[in-house]
Amino acid sequence: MANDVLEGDRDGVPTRDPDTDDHVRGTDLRISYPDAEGPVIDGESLSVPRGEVTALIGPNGSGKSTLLKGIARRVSLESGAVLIDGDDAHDLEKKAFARTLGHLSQEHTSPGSLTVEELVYHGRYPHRSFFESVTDADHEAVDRAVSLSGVEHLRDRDLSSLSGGQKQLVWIAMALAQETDVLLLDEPTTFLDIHHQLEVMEIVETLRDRRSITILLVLHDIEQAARYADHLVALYDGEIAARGPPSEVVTEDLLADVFGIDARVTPGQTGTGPVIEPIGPLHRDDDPES
Ligand SMILES: Nc1ncnc2c1ncn2[C@@H]1O[C@H](COP(=O)(O)OP(=O)(O)OP(=O)(O)O)[C@@H](O)[C@H]1O
Repeated sequence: MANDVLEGDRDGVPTRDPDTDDHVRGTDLRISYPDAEGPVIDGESLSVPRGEVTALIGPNGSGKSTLLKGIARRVSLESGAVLIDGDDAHDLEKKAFARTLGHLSQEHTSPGSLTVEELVYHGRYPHRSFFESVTDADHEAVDRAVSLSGVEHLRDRDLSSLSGGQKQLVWIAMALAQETDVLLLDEPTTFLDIHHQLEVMEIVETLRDRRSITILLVLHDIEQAARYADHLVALYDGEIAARGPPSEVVTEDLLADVFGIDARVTPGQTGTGPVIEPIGPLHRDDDPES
């Protein structure tokens, strides 16, 4: 099924589907936290097509960040495997993995007081050994990342002097400087005003048009996700509730079942996402009728 982003690899055997060009594949992923009751992700499998944008959507607490962290090796897998180009990601040496996959999480911690340029150069660490000095390739990668993220004018500014929106663009520049084949972005537009949201999504759109990097990102804005992503994956309570092209995933049934809202969904014009218009009272978790 060419449109399916996810496939039911229920036996957990990491295999490659020759009919699709999956870049990243998670098979039978089970992820738990020591102090959480039961697994947060319980045996889910997903495939992320090469050079395309896949967006994870779902309510708060449904497991989106956890799934991203599992793929990015930020949390350990209780079972299952993450394959990148068919190879087990957990077999890759740390720097080799960091040259392959970048992960911009929601929690950014910068190493001390830095200028914007210094932070973006940190993205180059997987490409250098400890004693190696900065190369022309590093300078060029940083220039490209800074230019694509539109933060050239901020290069010499101290990171701590920037607004939240400016900082987010700088973090994205750092992730781009890493020059990975796969980029995971966790809620890159959250807390940003509409202008900065669109700036971030324009970067995603530019990368999507180039088809040179595989992107898996978490977005809360469903209309935005449907507009900018090639594929959507909807998570609900740690399970995949729907997957596929945006026009098939964003339905009135999905909004009711997964997000607890009654809404009218109107298909958008070409190049725009659907329009979601709430039309009734919210379903409450404790409402037996919902
Ligand atoms: N470090 C942790 N320790 C224990 N439980 C955790 C931890 N991180 C997340 N959880 C729990 O795992 C579940 C999924 O959380 P996660 O952050 O993955 O969801 P999410 O869909 O990304 O949520 P949001 O949209 O609110 O960011 C939640 O019930 C959360 O409380």
